[in-house]
Amino acid sequence: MEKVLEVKDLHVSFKTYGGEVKAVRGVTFDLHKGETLAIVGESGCGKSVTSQSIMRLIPEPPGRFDGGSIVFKGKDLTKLKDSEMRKIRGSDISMIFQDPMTALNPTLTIGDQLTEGILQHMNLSKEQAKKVAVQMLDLVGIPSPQVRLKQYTHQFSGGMRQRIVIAMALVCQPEVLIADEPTTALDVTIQAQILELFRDIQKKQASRLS
Ligand SMILES: Nc1ncnc2c1ncn2[C@@H]1O[C@H](COP(=O)(O)OP(=O)(O)OP(=O)(O)O)[C@@H](O)[C@H]1O
Repeated sequence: MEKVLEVKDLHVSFKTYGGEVKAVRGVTFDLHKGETLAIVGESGCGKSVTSQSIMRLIPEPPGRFDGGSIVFKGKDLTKLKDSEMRKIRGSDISMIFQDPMTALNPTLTIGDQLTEGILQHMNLSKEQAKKVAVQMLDLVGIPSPQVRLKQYTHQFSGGMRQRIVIAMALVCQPEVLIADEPTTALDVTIQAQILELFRDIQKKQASRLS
């Protein structure tokens, strides 16, 4: 299988009042097309910092990239200009965070939030973007997507909000989806449903790619 992402000897540190924190020390892994890679480890071992480094979301300062490479389809992301990285974020590599509430805007309808991403990265009309948004809500198992598109975040349950965040992350069909503890904020039954949804979507995407 084709290698999509190659992280080699990644080092990231933070300057704090208590001194320098070496958050990531020499992380190396490869991700191939269609593959699921789970990074596990105790709290504070650097999982989030690793994922945020791939998206180049570490604020510098206090963060600092201390070395290594993050190669996505032949391009070293650590060397890209901010403007080039902005194009990759969301369209080629997407990320889902722990808490769906922080990822969603309470003042916009779900439809507006979904179509915003579509219009930014894909060359589509507003009408076409709306159609894609409906398809995405359907894919993540939101019933009556046409109606739900017009509603606001507070009208959805926690599990449904995370489904919407997943839809937003997948809307531009990214090559890599990074999920940083996407079920932590949810109760156990909903956690299982969301993990099942990931498996389901991956199967569908795999058949699309093959
Ligand atoms: N902005 C920051 N400033 C200072 N130190 C930080 C910052 N962000 C992360 N760190 C430190 O980097 C280390 C790795 O943190 P990280 O959040 O990646 O851990 P984690 O493995 O994701 O933990 P958890 O499972 O609890 O989310 C920790 O020691 C943390 O305190």
